[in-house]
Amino acid sequence: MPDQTLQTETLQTETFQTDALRNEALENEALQHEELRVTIPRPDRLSTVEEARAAIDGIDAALAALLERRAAVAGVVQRLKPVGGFAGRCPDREREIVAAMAERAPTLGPERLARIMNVVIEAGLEVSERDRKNVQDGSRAR
Ligand SMILES: C=C(O[C@@H]1C=C(C(=O)O)C=C[C@H]1O)C(=O)O
Repeated sequence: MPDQTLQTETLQTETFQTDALRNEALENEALQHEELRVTIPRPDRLSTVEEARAAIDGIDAALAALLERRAAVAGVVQRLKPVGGFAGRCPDREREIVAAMAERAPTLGPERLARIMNVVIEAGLEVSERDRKNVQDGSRAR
């Protein structure tokens, strides 16, 4: 039955096309994102100061990488917003961030998280203002 053969071939081609598109999408995704894998020790499995300190060192290494990336991403927002830097500070957005984080970190709670995130956000704004000034000074010197 030639018709059925044709149909089958067509279907197969479509499947290959879909796979190719899916692979392309995955490759694009991989180019756009990086992955950070963190092994988080369970506190109840730690029984010595050395072990607990080693666990803290591992967590801090991940935190540092995340803070560094967060500052860079927040810097992108500063460049894209009509008013960036400290002048464009957005308390509503900051409250949303803290509320979302408080759901994941209930032991710390919203009040402590607000203090932590205030420092994190201000550090990011400082870095982006410094970078903006450096770019401006560079283009003025040319
Ligand atoms: C990044 C932004 O700019 C500022 C920095 C924020 C941050 O570091 O998360 C949040 C709100 C703004 O005060 C933003 O408006 O989203």
